[in-house]
Amino acid sequence: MKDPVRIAITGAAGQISYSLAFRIASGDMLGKDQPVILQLLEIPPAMDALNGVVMELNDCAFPLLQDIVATDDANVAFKDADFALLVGARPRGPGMERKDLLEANAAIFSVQGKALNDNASRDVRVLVVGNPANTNALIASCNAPDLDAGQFTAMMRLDHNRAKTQLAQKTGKHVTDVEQMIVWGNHSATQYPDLAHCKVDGTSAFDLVERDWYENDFIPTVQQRGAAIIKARGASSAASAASAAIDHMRDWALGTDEVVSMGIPADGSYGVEPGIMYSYPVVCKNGKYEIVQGLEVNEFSRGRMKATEDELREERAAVEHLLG
Ligand SMILES: NC(=O)c1ccc[n+]([C@@H]2O[C@H](COP(=O)([O-])OP(=O)(O)OC[C@H]3O[C@@H](n4cnc5c(N)ncnc54)[C@H](O)[C@@H]3O)[C@@H](O)[C@H]2O)c1
Ligand SMILES: O=C(O)C[C@H](O)C(=O)O
Repeated sequence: MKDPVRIAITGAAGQISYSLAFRIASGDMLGKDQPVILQLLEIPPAMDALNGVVMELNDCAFPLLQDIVATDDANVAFKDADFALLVGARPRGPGMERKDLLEANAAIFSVQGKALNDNASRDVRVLVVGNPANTNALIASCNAPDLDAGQFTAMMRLDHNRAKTQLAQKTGKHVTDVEQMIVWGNHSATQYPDLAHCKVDGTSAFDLVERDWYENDFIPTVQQRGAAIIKARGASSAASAASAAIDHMRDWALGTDEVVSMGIPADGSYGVEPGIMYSYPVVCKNGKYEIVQGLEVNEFSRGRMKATEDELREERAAVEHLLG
Protein backbone atom coordinates (compact mmCIF):
# COMPACT_ATOMS: atom_id res chain seq x y z
CA MET A 1 0.00 0.00 0.00
CA LYS A 2 1.39 3.44 -0.96
CA ASP A 3 1.57 6.27 1.59
CA PRO A 4 -1.41 8.61 1.30
CA VAL A 5 -1.02 11.93 -0.50
CA ARG A 6 -2.62 15.13 0.73
CA ILE A 7 -4.95 16.89 -1.66
CA ALA A 8 -6.29 20.33 -0.81
CA ILE A 9 -9.49 21.53 -2.49
CA THR A 10 -10.78 25.06 -2.00
CA GLY A 11 -14.42 26.00 -2.50
CA ALA A 12 -15.13 22.49 -1.35
CA ALA A 13 -18.85 23.04 -0.76
CA GLY A 14 -19.33 24.52 -4.24
CA GLN A 15 -20.76 22.89 -7.33
CA ILE A 16 -17.48 21.88 -9.04
CA SER A 17 -16.19 20.31 -5.84
CA TYR A 18 -19.39 18.33 -5.44
CA SER A 19 -18.15 16.26 -8.36
CA LEU A 20 -14.40 16.77 -7.93
CA ALA A 21 -13.95 15.61 -4.32
CA PHE A 22 -15.86 12.38 -4.90
CA ARG A 23 -14.01 11.50 -8.07
CA ILE A 24 -10.64 12.16 -6.45
CA ALA A 25 -11.62 10.06 -3.44
CA SER A 26 -12.60 7.22 -5.74
CA GLY A 27 -9.14 7.20 -7.35
CA ASP A 28 -9.88 8.89 -10.68
CA MET A 29 -7.05 11.41 -10.32
CA LEU A 30 -4.07 9.49 -9.03
CA GLY A 31 -5.06 5.90 -9.61
CA LYS A 32 -6.85 3.10 -7.84
CA ASP A 33 -3.76 2.23 -5.77
CA GLN A 34 -3.12 5.69 -4.32
CA PRO A 35 -4.68 6.46 -0.91
CA VAL A 36 -5.65 10.10 -0.40
CA ILE A 37 -6.31 12.56 2.42
CA LEU A 38 -8.70 15.34 1.43
CA GLN A 39 -8.10 18.78 2.97
CA LEU A 40 -11.19 20.85 2.26
CA LEU A 41 -11.31 24.63 2.54
CA GLU A 42 -14.41 26.82 2.67
CA ILE A 43 -15.40 30.22 3.98
CA PRO A 44 -17.19 30.37 7.37
CA PRO A 45 -20.76 30.77 6.01
CA ALA A 46 -20.34 27.59 3.95
CA MET A 47 -19.02 25.39 6.76
CA ASP A 48 -22.42 23.76 7.40
CA ALA A 49 -22.71 22.86 3.74
CA LEU A 50 -19.13 21.59 3.80
CA ASN A 51 -19.99 19.42 6.77
CA GLY A 52 -22.74 17.85 4.66
CA VAL A 53 -20.21 17.13 1.89
CA VAL A 54 -17.93 15.48 4.45
CA MET A 55 -20.83 13.34 5.67
CA GLU A 56 -21.51 12.21 2.11
CA LEU A 57 -17.85 11.49 1.41
CA ASN A 58 -17.80 9.31 4.51
CA ASP A 59 -21.03 7.61 3.45
CA CYS A 60 -19.38 6.51 0.19
CA ALA A 61 -16.97 4.30 2.18
CA PHE A 62 -14.27 4.93 -0.45
CA PRO A 63 -11.46 2.40 0.06
CA LEU A 64 -8.76 4.98 -0.85
CA LEU A 65 -9.99 7.80 1.38
CA GLN A 66 -7.82 7.82 4.51
CA ASP A 67 -8.90 11.04 6.18
CA ILE A 68 -10.79 14.28 5.64
CA VAL A 69 -9.85 17.68 7.05
CA ALA A 70 -12.58 20.33 6.76
CA THR A 71 -11.55 23.86 7.68
CA ASP A 72 -12.02 27.57 7.05
CA ASP A 73 -8.30 28.23 7.65
CA ALA A 74 -6.12 28.17 4.52
CA ASN A 75 -3.03 27.39 6.63
CA VAL A 76 -4.69 24.20 7.83
CA ALA A 77 -6.07 23.24 4.42
CA PHE A 78 -2.69 23.59 2.71
CA LYS A 79 -0.61 21.97 5.47
CA ASP A 80 1.80 19.55 3.75
CA ALA A 81 -0.46 19.46 0.68
CA ASP A 82 1.02 17.55 -2.26
CA PHE A 83 -1.69 18.79 -4.62
CA ALA A 84 -3.85 21.90 -4.34
CA LEU A 85 -6.90 22.52 -6.50
CA LEU A 86 -7.93 26.14 -6.10
CA VAL A 87 -11.58 26.13 -7.07
CA GLY A 88 -13.11 28.46 -4.50
CA ALA A 89 -14.07 31.74 -6.17
CA ARG A 90 -17.19 33.42 -7.44
CA PRO A 91 -18.50 32.13 -10.79
CA ARG A 92 -19.77 34.54 -13.46
CA GLY A 93 -23.41 34.89 -14.37
CA PRO A 94 -25.08 35.53 -17.75
CA GLY A 95 -23.65 38.50 -19.68
CA MET A 96 -20.39 38.65 -17.73
CA GLU A 97 -16.89 37.94 -19.02
CA ARG A 98 -14.60 35.93 -16.77
CA LYS A 99 -12.31 38.92 -16.27
CA ASP A 100 -15.27 40.77 -14.69
CA LEU A 101 -14.56 38.49 -11.72
CA LEU A 102 -11.03 39.76 -11.33
CA GLU A 103 -11.85 42.28 -8.63
CA ALA A 104 -14.08 39.90 -6.64
CA ASN A 105 -11.72 36.94 -6.78
CA ALA A 106 -8.16 38.27 -7.03
CA ALA A 107 -7.73 38.87 -3.29
CA ILE A 108 -8.54 35.21 -2.56
CA PHE A 109 -5.53 34.08 -4.56
CA SER A 110 -2.99 36.38 -2.93
CA VAL A 111 -4.00 35.07 0.51
CA GLN A 112 -3.96 31.47 -0.70
CA GLY A 113 -0.62 31.90 -2.48
CA LYS A 114 0.91 33.00 0.84
CA ALA A 115 -0.73 30.12 2.71
CA LEU A 116 0.63 27.64 0.15
CA ASN A 117 4.06 29.22 0.43
CA ASP A 118 4.03 28.84 4.21
CA ASN A 119 2.42 25.42 4.58
CA ALA A 120 2.36 23.20 1.52
CA SER A 121 4.79 20.44 0.60
CA ARG A 122 7.80 21.95 -1.20
CA ASP A 123 6.79 19.85 -4.23
CA VAL A 124 3.15 20.90 -4.22
CA ARG A 125 1.45 21.02 -7.60
CA VAL A 126 -1.18 23.72 -7.83
CA LEU A 127 -4.05 23.98 -10.29
CA VAL A 128 -6.13 27.14 -10.35
CA VAL A 129 -9.69 26.63 -11.56
CA GLY A 130 -11.39 29.72 -10.08
CA ASN A 131 -11.83 32.45 -12.69
CA PRO A 132 -10.16 34.29 -14.24
CA ALA A 133 -7.97 31.22 -13.82
CA ASN A 134 -4.77 32.32 -15.56
CA THR A 135 -4.42 35.62 -13.75
CA ASN A 136 -5.49 34.11 -10.43
CA ALA A 137 -2.73 31.52 -10.88
CA LEU A 138 -0.27 34.34 -11.53
CA ILE A 139 -1.37 36.12 -8.34
CA ALA A 140 -1.02 32.92 -6.29
CA SER A 141 2.45 32.16 -7.67
CA CYS A 142 3.70 35.71 -7.12
CA ASN A 143 2.62 35.43 -3.47
CA ALA A 144 4.55 32.20 -2.99
CA PRO A 145 8.18 33.27 -3.42
CA ASP A 146 9.59 30.08 -1.87
CA LEU A 147 7.85 27.87 -4.42
CA ASP A 148 8.79 27.67 -8.07
CA ALA A 149 6.39 29.58 -10.33
CA GLY A 150 6.20 26.44 -12.46
CA GLN A 151 4.41 24.68 -9.59
CA PHE A 152 1.40 26.90 -10.35
CA THR A 153 -0.81 26.16 -13.34
CA ALA A 154 -4.17 27.35 -14.67
CA MET A 155 -6.88 25.13 -16.07
CA MET A 156 -7.16 25.10 -19.87
CA ARG A 157 -8.05 21.45 -20.06
CA LEU A 158 -11.77 22.09 -20.23
CA ASP A 159 -11.22 24.20 -23.34
CA HIS A 160 -8.91 21.52 -24.74
CA ASN A 161 -11.48 18.78 -24.15
CA ARG A 162 -14.27 20.91 -25.59
CA ALA A 163 -12.21 21.54 -28.73
CA LYS A 164 -11.51 17.83 -29.16
CA THR A 165 -15.18 16.97 -28.94
CA GLN A 166 -16.24 19.67 -31.40
CA LEU A 167 -13.76 18.37 -33.96
CA ALA A 168 -14.59 14.72 -33.34
CA GLN A 169 -18.30 15.39 -33.79
CA LYS A 170 -17.72 17.42 -36.97
CA THR A 171 -15.59 14.70 -38.56
CA GLY A 172 -17.72 11.78 -37.37
CA LYS A 173 -14.86 10.33 -35.33
CA HIS A 174 -14.28 9.69 -31.65
CA VAL A 175 -12.40 12.03 -29.31
CA THR A 176 -9.73 9.37 -28.90
CA ASP A 177 -8.95 9.76 -32.64
CA VAL A 178 -8.07 13.46 -32.17
CA GLU A 179 -4.39 14.21 -31.57
CA GLN A 180 -2.30 17.36 -31.13
CA MET A 181 -5.15 19.66 -30.23
CA ILE A 182 -3.78 22.93 -28.86
CA VAL A 183 -5.52 25.77 -27.06
CA TRP A 184 -3.25 28.80 -26.67
CA GLY A 185 -3.46 31.70 -24.27
CA ASN A 186 -6.15 32.68 -21.82
CA HIS A 187 -9.17 30.78 -20.47
CA SER A 188 -11.42 33.46 -21.91
CA ALA A 189 -13.17 34.46 -25.10
CA THR A 190 -9.79 35.31 -26.67
CA GLN A 191 -8.37 31.79 -26.28
CA TYR A 192 -7.12 30.30 -29.54
CA PRO A 193 -8.07 26.69 -30.23
CA ASP A 194 -5.64 25.85 -33.02
CA LEU A 195 -6.13 23.06 -35.54
CA ALA A 196 -2.91 23.68 -37.48
CA HIS A 197 -1.12 20.69 -35.92
CA CYS A 198 -4.16 18.59 -35.16
CA LYS A 199 -4.81 15.19 -36.69
CA VAL A 200 -7.94 13.06 -36.71
CA ASP A 201 -7.28 9.38 -37.09
CA GLY A 202 -3.89 10.27 -38.64
CA THR A 203 -5.25 12.81 -41.16
CA SER A 204 -4.58 16.53 -40.85
CA ALA A 205 -7.68 18.26 -39.46
CA PHE A 206 -7.45 20.88 -42.22
CA ASP A 207 -7.95 18.15 -44.82
CA LEU A 208 -11.21 17.18 -43.11
CA VAL A 209 -12.94 20.48 -42.30
CA GLU A 210 -13.55 23.66 -44.28
CA ARG A 211 -11.72 26.85 -43.37
CA ASP A 212 -15.03 28.64 -42.94
CA TRP A 213 -16.16 26.13 -40.29
CA TYR A 214 -12.80 26.44 -38.53
CA GLU A 215 -12.79 30.24 -38.33
CA ASN A 216 -16.48 31.01 -37.99
CA ASP A 217 -17.89 28.05 -36.11
CA PHE A 218 -15.24 25.95 -34.34
CA ILE A 219 -13.17 28.77 -32.83
CA PRO A 220 -16.13 30.84 -31.53
CA THR A 221 -17.98 27.74 -30.28
CA VAL A 222 -15.02 26.67 -28.16
CA GLN A 223 -14.37 30.24 -27.00
CA GLN A 224 -18.00 30.71 -25.98
CA ARG A 225 -18.76 27.25 -24.61
CA GLY A 226 -18.66 28.37 -20.98
CA ALA A 227 -21.24 31.08 -21.71
CA ALA A 228 -23.43 28.61 -23.64
CA ILE A 229 -23.47 26.31 -20.62
CA ILE A 230 -24.34 29.15 -18.27
CA LYS A 231 -27.24 30.05 -20.60
CA ALA A 232 -28.48 26.47 -20.82
CA ARG A 233 -28.00 25.40 -17.21
CA GLY A 234 -28.41 28.69 -15.40
CA ALA A 235 -25.10 27.91 -13.68
CA SER A 236 -21.55 27.51 -14.88
CA SER A 237 -20.08 24.20 -15.94
CA ALA A 238 -19.40 21.95 -12.98
CA ALA A 239 -19.03 18.22 -13.67
CA SER A 240 -17.10 18.89 -16.89
CA ALA A 241 -14.86 21.37 -15.07
CA ALA A 242 -14.19 18.80 -12.36
CA SER A 243 -13.42 16.19 -14.99
CA ALA A 244 -10.97 18.53 -16.72
CA ALA A 245 -9.26 19.29 -13.40
CA ILE A 246 -8.80 15.57 -12.83
CA ASP A 247 -7.40 15.12 -16.36
CA HIS A 248 -4.96 18.00 -15.82
CA MET A 249 -3.63 16.76 -12.47
CA ARG A 250 -3.55 13.10 -13.52
CA ASP A 251 -1.51 13.85 -16.62
CA TRP A 252 0.86 16.16 -14.72
CA ALA A 253 1.42 13.62 -11.94
CA LEU A 254 1.38 10.37 -13.89
CA GLY A 255 2.50 11.53 -17.35
CA THR A 256 1.07 11.43 -20.84
CA ASP A 257 2.46 11.15 -24.37
CA GLU A 258 -0.52 13.05 -25.64
CA VAL A 259 -0.20 16.78 -26.26
CA VAL A 260 -2.40 18.62 -23.76
CA SER A 261 -2.98 22.32 -23.06
CA MET A 262 -1.95 23.81 -19.71
CA GLY A 263 -1.80 27.38 -18.46
CA ILE A 264 1.79 27.75 -17.22
CA PRO A 265 4.29 30.56 -16.72
CA ALA A 266 5.23 32.02 -20.10
CA ASP A 267 8.96 31.54 -20.68
CA GLY A 268 9.52 33.21 -24.03
CA SER A 269 8.50 30.11 -25.99
CA TYR A 270 6.59 31.03 -29.15
CA GLY A 271 7.46 34.68 -28.55
CA VAL A 272 5.37 34.96 -25.37
CA GLU A 273 7.55 36.78 -22.86
CA PRO A 274 7.44 35.95 -19.11
CA GLY A 275 5.05 37.65 -16.69
CA ILE A 276 1.77 35.89 -17.49
CA MET A 277 0.25 32.41 -17.24
CA TYR A 278 -0.23 31.38 -20.85
CA SER A 279 -1.65 28.15 -22.22
CA TYR A 280 0.86 26.13 -24.23
CA PRO A 281 0.90 22.65 -25.71
CA VAL A 282 2.76 20.40 -23.27
CA VAL A 283 3.58 16.75 -22.67
CA CYS A 284 4.06 15.43 -19.14
CA LYS A 285 6.80 13.04 -18.02
CA ASN A 286 8.24 12.10 -14.62
CA GLY A 287 5.92 14.48 -12.83
CA LYS A 288 6.92 17.47 -14.98
CA TYR A 289 5.36 19.22 -17.96
CA GLU A 290 7.40 20.30 -20.95
CA ILE A 291 6.35 22.74 -23.64
CA VAL A 292 6.19 21.18 -27.10
CA GLN A 293 8.73 23.23 -29.04
CA GLY A 294 9.36 23.81 -32.71
CA LEU A 295 5.80 23.98 -34.03
CA GLU A 296 5.39 26.19 -37.07
CA VAL A 297 3.22 29.25 -36.43
CA ASN A 298 1.59 30.91 -39.44
CA GLU A 299 0.36 34.48 -39.65
CA PHE A 300 -3.24 33.64 -38.74
CA SER A 301 -2.12 31.79 -35.63
CA ARG A 302 0.39 34.48 -34.67
CA GLY A 303 -2.39 37.12 -34.66
CA ARG A 304 -4.66 34.98 -32.50
CA MET A 305 -1.86 34.04 -30.10
CA LYS A 306 -0.92 37.68 -29.71
CA ALA A 307 -4.50 38.83 -29.05
CA THR A 308 -4.93 36.41 -26.16
CA GLU A 309 -1.46 37.31 -24.83
CA ASP A 310 -2.39 41.01 -24.92
CA GLU A 311 -5.51 40.30 -22.89
CA LEU A 312 -3.47 38.46 -20.25
CA ARG A 313 -1.08 41.42 -20.00
CA GLU A 314 -4.08 43.73 -19.47
CA GLU A 315 -5.39 41.46 -16.72
CA ARG A 316 -1.94 41.46 -15.15
CA ALA A 317 -1.81 45.27 -15.18
CA ALA A 318 -5.16 45.36 -13.35
CA VAL A 319 -3.84 43.26 -10.44
CA GLU A 320 -0.25 44.52 -10.31
CA HIS A 321 -0.81 45.63 -6.66
CA LEU A 322 -1.45 41.99 -5.68
CA LEU A 323 1.65 40.54 -7.29
CA GLY A 324 3.81 40.86 -4.17
N1 LIG B 1 -11.01 27.24 -15.43
C1 LIG B 1 -12.12 26.66 -15.82
O1 LIG B 1 -12.16 25.99 -16.86
C2 LIG B 1 -13.39 26.77 -14.99
C3 LIG B 1 -14.50 25.98 -15.30
C4 LIG B 1 -15.66 26.09 -14.55
C5 LIG B 1 -15.72 27.01 -13.50
N2 LIG B 1 -14.63 27.75 -13.21
C6 LIG B 1 -14.64 28.68 -12.07
O2 LIG B 1 -14.51 27.93 -10.85
C7 LIG B 1 -15.01 28.72 -9.76
C8 LIG B 1 -15.91 27.87 -8.89
O3 LIG B 1 -17.06 27.51 -9.60
P1 LIG B 1 -18.29 26.76 -8.88
O4 LIG B 1 -19.32 26.58 -9.93
O5 LIG B 1 -17.83 25.61 -8.09
O6 LIG B 1 -18.79 27.94 -7.90
P2 LIG B 1 -19.67 27.82 -6.58
O7 LIG B 1 -20.14 29.20 -6.27
O8 LIG B 1 -20.66 26.71 -6.68
O9 LIG B 1 -18.58 27.36 -5.50
C9 LIG B 1 -17.53 28.18 -5.12
C10 LIG B 1 -17.28 27.89 -3.65
O10 LIG B 1 -16.11 28.61 -3.28
C11 LIG B 1 -16.29 29.03 -1.96
N3 LIG B 1 -15.34 30.12 -1.69
C12 LIG B 1 -15.46 31.43 -1.97
N4 LIG B 1 -14.38 32.10 -1.50
C13 LIG B 1 -13.56 31.19 -0.95
C14 LIG B 1 -12.31 31.26 -0.29
N5 LIG B 1 -11.68 32.42 -0.10
N6 LIG B 1 -11.76 30.11 0.16
C15 LIG B 1 -12.38 28.93 0.02
N7 LIG B 1 -13.59 28.80 -0.58
C16 LIG B 1 -14.16 29.91 -1.07
C17 LIG B 1 -17.77 29.45 -1.90
O11 LIG B 1 -18.24 29.46 -0.55
C18 LIG B 1 -18.41 28.35 -2.74
O12 LIG B 1 -18.84 27.26 -1.93
C19 LIG B 1 -15.67 29.93 -10.41
O13 LIG B 1 -14.79 31.04 -10.37
C20 LIG B 1 -15.90 29.49 -11.85
O14 LIG B 1 -16.00 30.58 -12.73
C21 LIG B 1 -13.48 27.65 -13.93
O1 LIG C 1 -17.48 30.15 -18.42
C1 LIG C 1 -17.43 30.23 -17.19
O2 LIG C 1 -17.57 31.29 -16.59
C2 LIG C 1 -17.18 28.97 -16.40
C3 LIG C 1 -16.01 28.23 -16.89
O3 LIG C 1 -14.87 29.03 -16.97
C4 LIG C 1 -16.26 27.53 -18.20
O4 LIG C 1 -15.48 27.70 -19.14
O5 LIG C 1 -17.25 26.77 -18.28
